[in-house]
Amino acid sequence: MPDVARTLTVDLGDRSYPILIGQGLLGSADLSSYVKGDRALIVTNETVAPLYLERATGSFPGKAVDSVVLPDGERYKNWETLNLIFDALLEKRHTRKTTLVALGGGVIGDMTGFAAACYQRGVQFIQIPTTLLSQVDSSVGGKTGINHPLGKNMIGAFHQPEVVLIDTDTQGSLPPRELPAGLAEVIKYGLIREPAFLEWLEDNMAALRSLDAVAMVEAIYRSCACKADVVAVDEKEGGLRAILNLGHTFGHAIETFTGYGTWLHGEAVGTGMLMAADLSCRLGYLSADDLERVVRVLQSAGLPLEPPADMTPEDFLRLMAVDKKNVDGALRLVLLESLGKAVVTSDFPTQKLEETLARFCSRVS
Ligand SMILES: NC(=O)c1ccc[n+]([C@@H]2O[C@H](COP(=O)([O-])OP(=O)(O)OC[C@H]3O[C@@H](n4cnc5c(N)ncnc54)[C@H](O)[C@@H]3O)[C@@H](O)[C@H]2O)c1
Ligand SMILES: O=C(O)C(=O)C[C@@H](O)[C@H](O)[C@H](O)COP(=O)(O)O
Ligand SMILES: [Zn+2]
Repeated sequence: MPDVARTLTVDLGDRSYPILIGQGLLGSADLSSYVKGDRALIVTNETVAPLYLERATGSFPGKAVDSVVLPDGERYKNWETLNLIFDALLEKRHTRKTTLVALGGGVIGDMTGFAAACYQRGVQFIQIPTTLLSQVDSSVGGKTGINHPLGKNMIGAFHQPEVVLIDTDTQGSLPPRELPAGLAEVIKYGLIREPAFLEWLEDNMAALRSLDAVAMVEAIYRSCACKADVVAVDEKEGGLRAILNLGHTFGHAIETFTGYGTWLHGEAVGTGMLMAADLSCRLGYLSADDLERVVRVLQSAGLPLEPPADMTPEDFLRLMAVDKKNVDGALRLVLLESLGKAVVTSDFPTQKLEETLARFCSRVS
């Protein structure tokens, strides 16, 4: 097994935390020093529990570890499921010294983090992400929350974890669509801020899709480093952090339209990034060649390039109107000034957005 372990820090002063990345870390890495009290509650779901719960418990020697197993799926990222975490904490008499441990993908991470932010007005939590998407994005940066039928991630809190443990071996059991979905958020970093990483991804996509260990740790490290840099500058999205939302205004509209069921978050973000790139091209920021590069890299990752066939421009506009980035009723989008440079702006003619929506909703070029 190649020794490809890497560590980096999310620099937030006295709330800084490490991200530990490598193969075979689950169960072998000792995380007990990150549990300040003597108890922890692992929050996971019915898919991940049989695969990794026992091993994860082994990462907390000397601690009393309980667990709660939630139903699996984005459609369960809601109040009812969140309450199951509070039920478990109260039934098992966990105090404010407890530590929650998120073991699973982004849905588990977002809900566990939000439960930790709320329980007894705030307890500690640890992220053990087990999907590529959660390893490169959702486990880092402290955005936590749940969905509302009228909008994605509409209820939540900023709450940072104590440590993030990424064991790349967990990717071996992922269903086929989950890897491309995670790659969408990886590609996002290249597009918004890291042109050299975008080139690296163009050269290494095949290695990533075959789960090559060295390439995978490099991609996760560079993704987490990019996100950590942005979060260190702007933890609560006062400005810069909004660039991490490239493709999400379109993507969240797709997820809400489809009822948080059929489209994966990463798939919706992939299509959303292409729509944002198309608009950037119509506004004269990106060249036709740049846009073609975006198409090719998303295609090479195995991502869908078109929104749901029954989604209309009006559906997009209605759902995008509730985006959290909007100010005074004006739609704010993350666009690409060039490949590797994002801009957050309301300053675009509505007609250009309508052209992009018409192109993607009518399936003509
Ligand atoms: N907080 C943030 O900054 C942030 C960033 C990006 C995405 N998100 C959120 O993350 C969620 C998407 O996360 P996701 O893509 O991880 O989806 P997910 O959590 O639904 O996980 C995908 C599927 O894979 C299963 N799974 C997880 N690990 C597995 C493993 N190792 N082997 C087999 N199956 C496994 C899950 O049970 C689930 O069925 C969305 O709700 C999105 O809004 C949050
Ligand atoms: O961390 C961030 O900031 C992001 O925007 C990362 C996104 O990939 C992620 O999907 C996030 O949950 C979206 O946040 P939201 O504020 O648009 O709900
Ligand atoms: Zn996302």
